[in-house]
Amino acid sequence: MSTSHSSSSSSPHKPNRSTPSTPRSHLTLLLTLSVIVFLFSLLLPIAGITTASLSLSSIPRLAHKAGHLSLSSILRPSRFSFSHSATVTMSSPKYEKELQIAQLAVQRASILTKRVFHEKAKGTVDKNDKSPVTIGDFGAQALIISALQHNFPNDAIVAEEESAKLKEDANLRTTIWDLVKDTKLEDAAAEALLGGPIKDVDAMVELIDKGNSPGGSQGRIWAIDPIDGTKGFLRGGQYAVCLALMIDGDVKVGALGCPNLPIDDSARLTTDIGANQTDEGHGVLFSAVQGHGAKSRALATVNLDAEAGKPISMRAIDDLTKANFCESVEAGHSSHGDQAAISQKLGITEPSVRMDSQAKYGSIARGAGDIYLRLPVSATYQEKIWDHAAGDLIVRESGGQVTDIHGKRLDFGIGRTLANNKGVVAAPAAVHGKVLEVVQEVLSAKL
Ligand SMILES: Nc1ncnc2c1ncn2[C@@H]1O[C@H](COP(=O)(O)OS(=O)(=O)O)[C@@H](OP(=O)(O)O)[C@H]1O
Ligand SMILES: [Mg+2]
Repeated sequence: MSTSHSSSSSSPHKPNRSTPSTPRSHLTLLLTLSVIVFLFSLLLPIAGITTASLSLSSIPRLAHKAGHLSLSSILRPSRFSFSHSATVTMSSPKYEKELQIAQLAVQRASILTKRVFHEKAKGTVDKNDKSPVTIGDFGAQALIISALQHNFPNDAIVAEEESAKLKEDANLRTTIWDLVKDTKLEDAAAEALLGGPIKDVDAMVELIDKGNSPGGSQGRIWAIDPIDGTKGFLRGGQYAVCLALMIDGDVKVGALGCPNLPIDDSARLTTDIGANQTDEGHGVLFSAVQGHGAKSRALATVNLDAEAGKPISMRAIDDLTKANFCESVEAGHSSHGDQAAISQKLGITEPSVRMDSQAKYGSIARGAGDIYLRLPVSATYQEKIWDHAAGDLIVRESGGQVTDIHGKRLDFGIGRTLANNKGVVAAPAAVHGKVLEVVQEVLSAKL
């Protein structure tokens, strides 16, 4: 567990000045991989895979299936460490339509969640009343699935909610329908792109159940978390509307709506970010396409201005003691104790920033924070793909690396959960190896 990890990753969007020139052993590995790529390109037509869908991230899966390479050895960043986006060919598809629809769908669903907060959650007398979350979850999921079904009717969908509860509760159904039926983007053309309003309440319930795909490693699958960070949502803190497209188990497009994050990319995270942040100047939409970088823009209620997205990148850190790290608010979701021990061993002096949801991924991707640690508290809990897919791509496309505590890339191709992974370690590629080394030291000392 205590292997030393030197990292040499870089992003095409932001040259990594803090990393020394690539060691010879890495060059040898890269050459070996080029040969593997070539060999696979010969096999692809046989396997029915198009060249456009080939990326380095698919190599481990293909190689694993072919039984030629050990998945863990090829994924271990200590030996094979580079940014995902840096390795994707220039011709990797841009998924323009998918990106546009994903962003508009997330924007529309975010409008609904904000309405729910202001109309149903704010000032809730009983803090244990979870009904605003339920209303927002179902409503946002229905709106996103409606947009996906209109544009990509053959795609599968993995979404967090299923409609059983709605079917037996007429009042809840009506409350949600009242919100859903008149939540629209203000721009008629954008609204038309999403297919306009849902026909009626029955169609809404039916749409919610379209998110029941078992997931897997084949074909086009969208992952939706309509409100990630439910506790953050209720307190007016951080939550995210999350959508990602996976093709053959590999995340290609990600969009994250974070209604309560500051719009300003240069604002460093502060420890009050998890508390009420619902005032003006908040609301960000992060997006990424594999091989084409990550962007942020203000979360709007209209259409997308093609030029408006600003490329984002992680902060270059040459001194880990000056880094800051973020973690879940909920101690039940990640081990605050282990994370504090790791932070201390790394010499980090700033206090941890606690915030809910995938807003953590977005925040480190744009350099507002640096490191996201999610160390397991339970031996049996399996992370859900919708809690990580969009954020994983956005961080990797910003010059970061995302692995589990064993140094394995998150595997989105085995179903609705990340059953092959434990925990999350996300950091700028240049320091990820060092962070992982300390994570493993701290965890192995507990055994
Ligand atoms: N035991 C356990 N371990 C790890 N993760 C868990 C666990 N239980 C739940 N969850 C999932 O955590 C999602 C929220 O993510 P965060 O922890 O980042 O935010 S939060 O601070 O808890 O709000 C949360 O997503 P939402 O339910 O959408 O809020 C859950 O899917
Ligand atoms: Mg979630």
